[in-house]
Amino acid sequence: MAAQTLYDKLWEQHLVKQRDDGTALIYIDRHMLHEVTSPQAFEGLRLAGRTPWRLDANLATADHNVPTTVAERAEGNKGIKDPISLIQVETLDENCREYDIVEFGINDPRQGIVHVVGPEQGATLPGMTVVCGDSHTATHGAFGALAHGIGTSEVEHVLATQCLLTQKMKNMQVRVEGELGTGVTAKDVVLAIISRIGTAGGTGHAIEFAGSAIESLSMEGRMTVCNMAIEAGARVGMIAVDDTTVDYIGNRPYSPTGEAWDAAVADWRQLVSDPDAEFDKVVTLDAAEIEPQVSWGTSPEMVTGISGQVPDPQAAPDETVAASYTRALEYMGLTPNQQITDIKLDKVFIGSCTNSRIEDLREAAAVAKGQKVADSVTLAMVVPGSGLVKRQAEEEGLDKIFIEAGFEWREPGCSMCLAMNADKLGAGEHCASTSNRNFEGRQGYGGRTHLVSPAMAAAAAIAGHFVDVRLVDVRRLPANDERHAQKA
Ligand SMILES: CC(C)[C@H](C(=O)O)[C@@H](O)C(=O)O
Ligand code: SF4
Repeated sequence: MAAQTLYDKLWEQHLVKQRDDGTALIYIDRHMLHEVTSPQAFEGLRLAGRTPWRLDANLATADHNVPTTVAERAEGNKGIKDPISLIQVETLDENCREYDIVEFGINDPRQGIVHVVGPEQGATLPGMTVVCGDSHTATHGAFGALAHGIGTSEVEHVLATQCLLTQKMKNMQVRVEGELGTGVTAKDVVLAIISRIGTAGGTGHAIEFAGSAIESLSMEGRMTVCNMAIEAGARVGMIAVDDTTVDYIGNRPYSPTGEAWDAAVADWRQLVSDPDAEFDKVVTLDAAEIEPQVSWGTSPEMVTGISGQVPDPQAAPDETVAASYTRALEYMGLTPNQQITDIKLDKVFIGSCTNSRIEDLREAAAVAKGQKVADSVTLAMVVPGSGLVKRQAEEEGLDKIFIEAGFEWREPGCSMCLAMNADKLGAGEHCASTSNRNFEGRQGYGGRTHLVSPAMAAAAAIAGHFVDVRLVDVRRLPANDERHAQKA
């Protein structure tokens, strides 16, 4: 048999029917749902007189519209002040009740951002096809799963048939080889990848991230990398299964047990690209060259290293790029050639499905410990990705470290990642954000987002401007090889 990539294997294992025109039907193992993209799908199902075809494949949670202050959350759904947000969350509750779908509602201790919740529950497993009406579903590919976002009409289709009409993508491999420096994290790796290949670099491809630097990442780090495949233009990001994957999955509520576990692990071990598999596109990065990254513009490819500068449109390679730089600098209120370390912050947001897992919070807390948020920063907030992440962080005392340093410690949700709930950026405000998108208005009308790692965000909160986290106090930062040990 011809050598296969990981994507080829996952595709083949789920293919129900391939048509001559290129379209294909694939079977879906896991369907995650949230309140934004599911209401019309359920409505369509109802109008067509259908019911969900395989109930236990579905798992729902409310995340985008939930408020994150303790006071608002104490009121349950009533704490949601925006009427449209409230309708969405209530509609999800009603649909899940009516159809008997498992939902982690607003104050369920397991509630959280859908892409944090799935893996945490063991609902995302290697070898699965995982879909959700959300573009960051690629996150789940970190487990050697085939995972991507779908539209609302496809949500309806998956509910009704457990299948998806789709087309096979091309294969792309992004290799990151060598060792990452202390203070350089998975977030810096993925931002560096996007800055190199651009936001269209992965268009039409399923990206497999590989190489020794990727293998050295924890599952949290791998999820951060796969999460932003979509910002690199690819709907799918994935990483081969190894011991790190298997160790993470053991003993989670939805993971198999006993003999089924042993059989599953044996199967999962096959979920790697064959050594001689061919990719349509291969890109290689040197890990040692990656420094902490900061986005300066209004697209996730407008990124540079912390020792760099805001670009000068006059030095752009062509007029189109020059025009996009000019427009971005105007919106961001930055000047050509300005040092990245001279950019001052008004707010700091540590959270989102990119960086709100326990390891992210540990990295931020390591920097914040014993320090104080700068007076010029009006709001620095830490928003755990799920109730379970929050609980674990509290057990480790991370909440106290943040609160003593002047950060707000919030309840789980998408929060200031996007302006769909009460947490918003004001016009003109600069925010160091651990999220994944920096489009105009993403965090609030006129808001200025700078994408960074959790450690860089914490360091910026304390300094009031961007600083090279490697110079803050290197002793505070966990070395890459210590991260696994810490997890245990
Ligand atoms: C609201 C949802 C459909 C959207 C997405 O698909 O990604 C959101 O999660 C985002 O990050 O922009
Ligand atoms: S945290 Fe942000 S990127 Fe992730 S699902 Fe929520 S809104 Fe989308």
